[in-house]
Amino acid sequence: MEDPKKKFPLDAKDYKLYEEIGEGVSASVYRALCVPLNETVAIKVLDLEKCNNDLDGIRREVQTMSLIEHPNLLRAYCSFTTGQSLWVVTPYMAAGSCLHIIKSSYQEGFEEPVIATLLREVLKALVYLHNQGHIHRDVKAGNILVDFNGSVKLADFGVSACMFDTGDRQRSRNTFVGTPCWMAPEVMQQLHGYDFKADIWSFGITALELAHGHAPFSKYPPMKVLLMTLQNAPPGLDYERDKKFSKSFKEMVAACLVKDPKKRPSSEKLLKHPFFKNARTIDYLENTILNGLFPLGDRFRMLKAKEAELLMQNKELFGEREHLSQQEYIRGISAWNFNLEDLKNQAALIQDYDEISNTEHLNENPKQENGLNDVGLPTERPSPEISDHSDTGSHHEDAIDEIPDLETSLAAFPIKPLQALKGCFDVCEDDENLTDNEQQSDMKPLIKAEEQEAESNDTDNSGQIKSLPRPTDGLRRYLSGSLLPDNNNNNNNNHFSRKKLVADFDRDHLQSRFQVQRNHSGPLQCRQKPKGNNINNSTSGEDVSEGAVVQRKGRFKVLSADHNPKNPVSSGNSSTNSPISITSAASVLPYLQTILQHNAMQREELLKLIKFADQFHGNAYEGSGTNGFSQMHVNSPRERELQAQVIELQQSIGSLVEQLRILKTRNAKLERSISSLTEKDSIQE
Ligand SMILES: Nc1ncnc2c1ncn2[C@@H]1O[C@H](COP(=O)(O)OP(=O)(O)OP(=O)(O)O)[C@@H](O)[C@H]1O
Repeated sequence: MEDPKKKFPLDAKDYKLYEEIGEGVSASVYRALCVPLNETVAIKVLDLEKCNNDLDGIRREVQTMSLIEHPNLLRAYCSFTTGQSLWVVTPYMAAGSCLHIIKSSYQEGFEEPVIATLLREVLKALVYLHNQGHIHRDVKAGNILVDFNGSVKLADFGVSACMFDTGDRQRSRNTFVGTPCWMAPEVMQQLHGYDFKADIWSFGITALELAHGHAPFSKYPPMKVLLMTLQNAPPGLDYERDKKFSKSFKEMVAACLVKDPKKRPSSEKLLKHPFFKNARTIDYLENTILNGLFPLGDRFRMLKAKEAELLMQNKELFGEREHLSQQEYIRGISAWNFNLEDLKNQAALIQDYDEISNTEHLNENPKQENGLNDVGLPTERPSPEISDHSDTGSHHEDAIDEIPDLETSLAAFPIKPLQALKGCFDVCEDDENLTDNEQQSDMKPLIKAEEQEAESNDTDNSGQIKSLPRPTDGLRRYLSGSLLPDNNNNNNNNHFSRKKLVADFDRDHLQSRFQVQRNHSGPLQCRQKPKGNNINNSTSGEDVSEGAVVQRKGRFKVLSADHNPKNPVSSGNSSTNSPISITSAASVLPYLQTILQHNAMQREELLKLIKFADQFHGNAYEGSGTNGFSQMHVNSPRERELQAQVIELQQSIGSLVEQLRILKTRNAKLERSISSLTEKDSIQE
């Protein structure tokens, strides 16, 4: 039992640092000895240089950590600065995080009683946090720490938020934080903000992570994770694949993973779920999963070495470019640091437009035609019922055919998350002389590489790529999560980050003026000052996209959704607001343009077809007289068939033209607001 009266010294000299035991996005963690107290502790060392502008966020994390008093929450004994680092002294949790335990010894996941025991402890922490008005916002196996005696603590308050905060802090609840695989749909959507229930979703995902050894969608790149979370049925335990798990476990997971947050239970209610009756005392953990584990430092070193080795192999085998793409997978998505190369890989994994136009759309259910369900969330396929898990949920959670197509996604996807991601796209103007073709050709080999990879991973072809050692399945999952130092500072990535992204050229053009330096900070809310920026207001430099950037989580910028794009002068300094709206509107344009172009092309194709059909029948076809088709005299069944087809085509032209009209109107509106905002902006300048 920790003694709260114990005074931990505030001088680095009083601590002896031993081996590194963990690495997060923003910090390295070491085992250490507090010499005067002769107590082993863990010290999280944050480089303040890297987080130079987010002392607030750091202060908040440390404050939260020192104020909490619960056996299942990792508290901070003390914190102090030394040199350019901040040291946060916490209890040493000898077994490390559940993620580390999984990676080193339980790649296929834990047994149910272990999961129940771990989750019950985490849930007790959540009940406490929620009662105190906090949302944790980053519940995942990597943040569940276990001690040698089996005691469990939830860690990492870097992105926690307080429900009772006001002003800026309160606004941050309408932001985009967390780690995408574990992130609740309402957090991704940023439509109506979110509350404690976001933690319940992450808790459900964590349950799956503990059960399978990896979180659902963990092998996909960020953009795809977002699309899949929003569009697919919620993941769950599968009737077939997860036979070994009890009905109550499946029900508990299903209760957490409901897209409508209102329908999720509170943490208090969830704790009463029959599943937790399977939980044992913490000694059980000691006697099962902790038995025979290597010391934490050794495990950490081994995993790091393994990851480095795998990266080296891939570098040799696939060359630098492919290596970077592999690295994205290996690094997993818990340590995202955005660079353009990653983005290209993500883009390559999303079906291209032509493919999409040829595919059947997902919305077969007429009630879901608009892609939104009754709570404004994108439609989901039938939720995995416990009795019928065979064809939904986790069984297909990783299947490539579950990937929603971009067109449907864009229709169903509120634009904000896309913009939030787009807001992170670190593209500068240095290479603006590159032609579109050059840029596209730059992207193609990557698309190819990814296609090959997808093939090799998802089929049984025994081609060359398949036979090479790759971080597929178990290995890839096994290695998800960052154990390696981030590579974003290397020249190679900087080179890539200077290239413009083809699809974003419009937005980039407008955004470039407000471009900020890339920030590698993570959950500790590191912000950076805009350098060489035209904007005088020190906080406005970050406000380059949909909302004010209030935080960066790895590769994500956190954007305040309270910023109303429809009302660019709604609050505060208007010089802050206008650039946001300009960029936000501009970021929609490329999509609209693509859709418009596509519609125009389709229309042309259809007209050609009609003409062809008409000539085939020897009928004179006069431009506007397409209706004549339905009145034509029809002789043979073949003619009737053709006529039916033509009528169908006419109807689709009609609806395409209508869509085109709507899009044009929207486009015109957007253009108007852009130009008025541009004017406003230039007046202000
Ligand atoms: N007190 C501790 N005892 C043992 N291991 C720890 C402790 N604190 C952290 N670790 C290890 O260090 C890793 C990184 O720590 P932490 O999550 O606090 O850093 P972070 O930068 O906030 O990471 P992220 O944002 O990726 O979760 C943890 O996943 C865990 O494995």
